Formats: sequence, structure tokens, C-alpha cells
Amino acid sequence: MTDNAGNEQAIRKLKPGKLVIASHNTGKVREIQALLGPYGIEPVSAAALDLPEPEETGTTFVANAELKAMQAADLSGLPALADDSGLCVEALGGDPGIFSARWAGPDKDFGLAMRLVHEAVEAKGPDAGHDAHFVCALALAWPDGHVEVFEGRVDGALVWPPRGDKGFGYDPIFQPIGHDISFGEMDPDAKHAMSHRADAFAKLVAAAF
Ligand SMILES: O=P(O)(O)OP(=O)(O)OP(=O)(O)OC[C@H]1O[C@@H](n2cnc3c(O)ncnc32)[C@H](O)[C@@H]1O
Ligand SMILES: [Mg+2]
Repeated sequence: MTDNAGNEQAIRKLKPGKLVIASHNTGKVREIQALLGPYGIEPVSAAALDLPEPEETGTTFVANAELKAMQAADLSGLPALADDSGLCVEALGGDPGIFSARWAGPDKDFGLAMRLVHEAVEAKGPDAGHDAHFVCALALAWPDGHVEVFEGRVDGALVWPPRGDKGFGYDPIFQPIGHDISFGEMDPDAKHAMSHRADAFAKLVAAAF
């Protein structure tokens, strides 16, 4: 596993050219494409290359991001960027966490997943807090096995009922600190200015461009 903090190996610079976005989530791919916009990178999605969706066997966001990026780089022969992310609810001990996609079930039903989160917090009783945060681990891998990881986070609170349809996944039930609208109600540019993905991306840009 690679940890960019304290990594003695020089961070490798990403040259303009093709980069595989190793994700099968269209909401994420859209956000990563927008974040990559200014950097002379030609994004190619895993779906366009017909890459398989790997089983996420890691026990951390970092391990799963590395696994997805390394598989895509290996199979495509191109540098690949993967994102492993999720919603962590303090009252639930960090759940759904790395299982955020799995709580939506095989049909990827986030109406269901949001309800499960809400019900799990309600079941904790009236004193359960609503603090939550999103985490994002971005892994950048090269076909020779070199990989670097950048982590980001945004803190906020759960809201109920779900609000807005501008985002994806759990966005309608997450309200970032200092704002009175949910990620689901926020314009993409505003989310990109503060999200867990933007936080990780800023670290990647500082190191890899
Ligand atoms: O693994 P890939 O193919 O990238 O796609 P995925 O949807 O399975 O992605 P993850 O394994 O990283 O699971 C993370 C889940 O957490 C949720 N999530 C992550 N970032 C989010 C965001 O910015 N807004 C809302 N939900 C988010 C989203 O529902 C994802 O399905
Ligand atoms: Mg996944």
C-alpha cells in the first residue's frame, strides 16, 4: 500500500494525454471530468474501454482506490485514476463508510440506501447526533505498478427528508457545515469548491501536475 505522506519516492508528474477514469459511477465520472477540465487531460472512462468492475475487497477507502486504479492501469496500459468514497455517520460508528455503494443493493437504489441510513440513526434514539462526513480516496496508478493516493474529507450533517436532485448517491441527505442547502440542492460548481472529492483532487493537483 502506498501512502503519499512520507513517501520518499518522488511523486511522478502526469503529462497531458489520456487518463482512464477507473469508475463505473456516472455521477463520479462527471465530477472527475469537471475537476480535470483545466489540466490538458483526455479522460477515458472505464465503461468506454469496457473494463470490468473489480470486486472491492479492501478494508479501507485507500486500499479499494488502489485496487481499482491498479487494475485499470494494468488492463489499459494507460495511467488510471480511481476514486473510492463514502458517507460516514458518526452515530453509526462510521457506517456505511466503505460499504456506501453496497447499502444501495444490487439495483443501486439510493432512495433505499438513504432511508436505511435515516432509520439506523433513528433507531439509536432521540439523542443520536446527525454529524456525518464524506471521505474520498483518489488513487493514481501507472501501468508499471507505481501508485499514489490522495485523501479528502468534508464535514456536515444528515438532513431528512432528502432534498434536491442535482447530485448523486447520498447528496440529498448531506448538508455541509456552514451551508443551509444539501449537496443535492447545490450547483455542481459549488459542490466542487468544497467536496471531499475536490479536497483530494487539490492534493493530487499539487503533487502530480
Ligand atoms: O467503485 P466505482 O466504480 O467508482 O463506483 P461506486 O459507486 O461503486 O463507488 P464506491 O465504491 O466508491 O462507493 C461509494 C458510494 O458512496 C457514495 N458517494 C461517494 N461520493 C459521493 C458524493 O460526492 N455524493 C454522494 N454520494 C457519494 C456513492 O453513492 C457511491 O456509490
Ligand atoms: Mg465501487
